[in-house]
Amino acid sequence: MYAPPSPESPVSATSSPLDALNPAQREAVCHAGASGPAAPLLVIAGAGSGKTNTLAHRVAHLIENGADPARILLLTFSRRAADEMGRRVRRILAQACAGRPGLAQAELRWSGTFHAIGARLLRDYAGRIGLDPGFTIHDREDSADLMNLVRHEAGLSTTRQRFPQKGTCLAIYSAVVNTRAPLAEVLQASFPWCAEWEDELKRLFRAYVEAKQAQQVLDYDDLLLYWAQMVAEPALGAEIGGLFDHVLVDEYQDTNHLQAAILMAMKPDGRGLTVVGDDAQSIYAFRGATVRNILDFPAAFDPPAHVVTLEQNYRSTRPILEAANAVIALAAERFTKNLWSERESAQRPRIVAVKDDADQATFVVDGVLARREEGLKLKQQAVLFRASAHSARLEMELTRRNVPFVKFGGLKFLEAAHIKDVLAVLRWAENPRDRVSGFRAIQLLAGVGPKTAGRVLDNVCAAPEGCALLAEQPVPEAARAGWLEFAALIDCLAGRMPPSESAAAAVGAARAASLSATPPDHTAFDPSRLAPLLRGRPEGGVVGAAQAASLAAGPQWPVDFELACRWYEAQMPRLYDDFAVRVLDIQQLARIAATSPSRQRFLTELTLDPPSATSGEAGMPLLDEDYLILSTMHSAKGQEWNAVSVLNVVDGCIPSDVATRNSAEIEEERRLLYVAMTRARDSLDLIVPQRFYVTQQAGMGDRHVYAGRSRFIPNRLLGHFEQLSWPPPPPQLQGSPASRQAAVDLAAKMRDMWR
Ligand SMILES: Nc1ncnc2c1ncn2[C@@H]1O[C@H](COP(=O)(O)OP(=O)(O)OP(=O)(O)O)[C@@H](O)[C@H]1O
Repeated sequence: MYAPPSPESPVSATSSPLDALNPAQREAVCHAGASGPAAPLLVIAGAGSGKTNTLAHRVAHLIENGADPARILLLTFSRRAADEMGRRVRRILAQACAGRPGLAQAELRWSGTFHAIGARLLRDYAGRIGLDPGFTIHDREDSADLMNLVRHEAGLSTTRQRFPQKGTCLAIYSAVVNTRAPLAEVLQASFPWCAEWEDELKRLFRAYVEAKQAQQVLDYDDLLLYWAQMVAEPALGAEIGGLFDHVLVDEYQDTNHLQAAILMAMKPDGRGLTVVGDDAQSIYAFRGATVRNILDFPAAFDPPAHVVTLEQNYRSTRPILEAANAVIALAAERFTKNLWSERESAQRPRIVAVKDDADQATFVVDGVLARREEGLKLKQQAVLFRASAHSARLEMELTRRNVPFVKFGGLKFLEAAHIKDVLAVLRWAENPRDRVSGFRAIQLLAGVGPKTAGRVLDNVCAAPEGCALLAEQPVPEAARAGWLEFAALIDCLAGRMPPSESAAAAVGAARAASLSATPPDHTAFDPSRLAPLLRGRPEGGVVGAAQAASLAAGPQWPVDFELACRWYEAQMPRLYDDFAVRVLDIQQLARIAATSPSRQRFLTELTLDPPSATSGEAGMPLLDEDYLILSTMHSAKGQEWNAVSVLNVVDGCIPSDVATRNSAEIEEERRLLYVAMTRARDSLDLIVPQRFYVTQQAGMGDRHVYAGRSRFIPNRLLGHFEQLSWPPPPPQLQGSPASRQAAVDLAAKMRDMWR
């Protein structure tokens, strides 16, 4: 089997890292200015053409040639991509700068997603732009909850005709912010059924913005919006732009108007700016990304940006690449690229017709196991699908046959109710004005409902800062003991009360009865444990002895996290029947927490880039184990595997029946299929079930339709594929090659009748 020289593979000490690059890659890496930072550079990189590799080499090359790593800003699509880039840069530097160990250790201090970097800059500059540096960040669900609260307060939830739901309101708001288009235009283009509500929506959005400001919370969109507005002030723009000599952006095709505006404001003449992307892989227009950013980049500068195009694909075999090229060639508009591969293979990608979902699952698992028998690890294989629900049947089959798997892009860890509960407690302690978090946290207590929660929050917000006197809040008598315990916890986490005092208060208040109802061992929260916990845990905890010594001044991260967990675990048996399983997730969260330096960093990073993997019933395999990858097409972006199977390549799934309203949406679906196909190195199966179960029905419901192959693979492209049916038809029905030919001829005759 062909093994492409990997940038991760060891390289000889005498060679230069540049030797491993092709001429176009080298041109992109070495692009430089005569003096000072180089003129703007656009790298148009086809799928598998080494975009990530080239960007990593460029960063390393800049550092090797004197750029200060602390003055390089690297913006990636995910934190995983940023980490990967950092590793590659260090490897390349280690080779290039063998005699200069300082350089080889270079740390990129400013590397991450737009949202993460935005959050950091906003905290740094908070004082200058009238923002509280302790702001909390709402994820999409929190934002929808707040939108709902505001919608309710504005009397819009009781309108005679049905006003748009909270999720729709948030989607409209987000589209307006990210596309910078007027509300009327966004409604007309994407939400025509809501157009009649324009005035009410405007009122709602104003109230939503005011609520966020009063509560000192920012949502995802605000991180970009505030950043864009901050750098739009010429003095601040120049100052913040001046922090960086080089700004490099990966996956530029998936950036939106705001992101482009941020870059232009920080680097108006484009000097030091490098953007890399592939218009054919633009798949986030539904979140406001615009492929125009990449198409219009060169002309945004005078003289125009230098453009380098990478056309050699190192990933896929020639037949796979040719099939993918044929699919994208039918796209309406794109930069022309002539992607080619040197990797010969006799094996064309396959289109596999199966009867239904069940056969699809069996076929895929058979194939996965057969390839594993041949020596291909599970990790080198992936199954991709358009929507997370499409893999349900496959997950059952994998579980039944004991094949470990990890799923990306499904239900996010953070969306699980119990994880949101713990985070709400921490967030509320961090920012008492954050109503959404407070509302959720307070109602975790037995006997406390929305009314009490609302009253407490009103009092907390009205009280001068630091004088909320939580313990004295009016709660129902039956809930008082639990409330005092909770208030002590929050005060302690918020650093409002020395730990010993809060522990004592809690101990004094807690009734033994309320604790005896909960299971023994670690799930019971005994507030008297606050104090010992602060001195260090007897066994197995995240608190070390050295840490324990410095705890006299108050709980430190992640000890306060552990306090919150212990309190929460004691509530869990009452809140969830399946609490035993959910406790495992809390422990997983604790492991993530232990890697963060502070509560604020933990909350910020987790909100901005949550772990996206959830495991199926097979259980989360240990990381050093072998496991199959299941992923939505969106989450497969930037990845590659030796063998890829794509599920449900039928109309209704790809293109998805929820994304066929206009040609722009359909084009995006086409690019999505292209992204999925170009993830494969050696083997690619596109599976076409003839009977396809319709979405939006309960569990394993039986409603189905007879589906057709995806419109993105019309008959004229079939020559690029091998076609097979599975299971193979019985021998008597197969016919000889000659008789199959006759059938084709007959079909042609039928068509000719109408010529
Ligand atoms: N000059 C090169 N020589 C050999 N292999 C290379 C070279 N450049 C990149 N590769 C290999 O090509 C593959 C694709 O590289 P990379 O992941 O950087 O591509 P990409 O452009 O980011 O892909 P995509 O946009 O499709 O996600 C990787 O396996 C990489 O090791």
